[in-house]
Amino acid sequence: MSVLDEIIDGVRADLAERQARVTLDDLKRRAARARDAKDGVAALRGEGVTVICEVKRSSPSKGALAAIADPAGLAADYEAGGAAAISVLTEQRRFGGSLADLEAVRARVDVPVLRKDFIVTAYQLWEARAYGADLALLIVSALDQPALVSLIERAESIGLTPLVEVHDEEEVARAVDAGARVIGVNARNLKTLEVDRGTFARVAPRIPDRIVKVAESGVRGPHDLIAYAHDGADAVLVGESLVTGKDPRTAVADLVAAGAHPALRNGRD
Ligand SMILES: O=C(O)c1ccccc1NCC(=O)[C@H](O)[C@H](O)COP(=O)(O)O
Repeated sequence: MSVLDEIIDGVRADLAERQARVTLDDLKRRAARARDAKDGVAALRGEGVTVICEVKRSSPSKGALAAIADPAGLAADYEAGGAAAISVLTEQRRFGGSLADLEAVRARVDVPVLRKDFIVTAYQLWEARAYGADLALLIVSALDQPALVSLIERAESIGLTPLVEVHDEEEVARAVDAGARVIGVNARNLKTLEVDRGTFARVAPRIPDRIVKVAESGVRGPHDLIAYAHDGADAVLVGESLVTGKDPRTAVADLVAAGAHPALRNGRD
């Protein structure tokens, strides 16, 4: 069984437990009370390359990364550094996250918030909206095509911007056919967990210009952002290097400054 399959088995078990406690109607009522969702596309298509900063306690590839007792405080530091959006990993077993983290971050920051999880049902999209997310991750390799199409449509219909994650050219075609407006190319292979920063350069040329292109994983500092920018990234998603560094606010500010450099803005304005 692949790592992704193992993660999703755990996600389904936890989901069944939540569904037994909270009805879909309850979630919908809570979502109706949530602040209106912000436009994820507009936030990520800034001038230059925008930066999505992740709240990430642990991962299958690295184990424990950072305790993060105050996820909202970390998110506030990210925002102060210039983050365009905050990614909150809500998967519990392998990433140490929760919907409570999402809710706390939403309450503290103004920038859009992404629910980063392994979403396989519409119920999880309603959870994302109910706990204040503006964007939600959909991983192409975790979904068959009818499910991908249906979840993108459902996300859009309830105000969420889906960030549709791909790993190769075939998955780009599926994401485009399904109507994605934001596509993330993840450099982390979900079978081997190895990071290959060359994945974005290989895969991104297949993504039409109208679609926002996010380079996910493996950004250690401004040099990696600049390399992704030269390969056509509109945004980067950064986790590990921020949560393991000493000063996340300055680290984000350095990334944002690199992404705003006039040399990278040519052709984007
Ligand atoms: O991070 C992992 O080990 C991982 C394993 C299996 C599925 C997903 C995984 N990570 C989620 C992500 O995509 C990253 O958290 C995100 O792109 C940030 O990457 P990084 O900056 O390399 O932490």
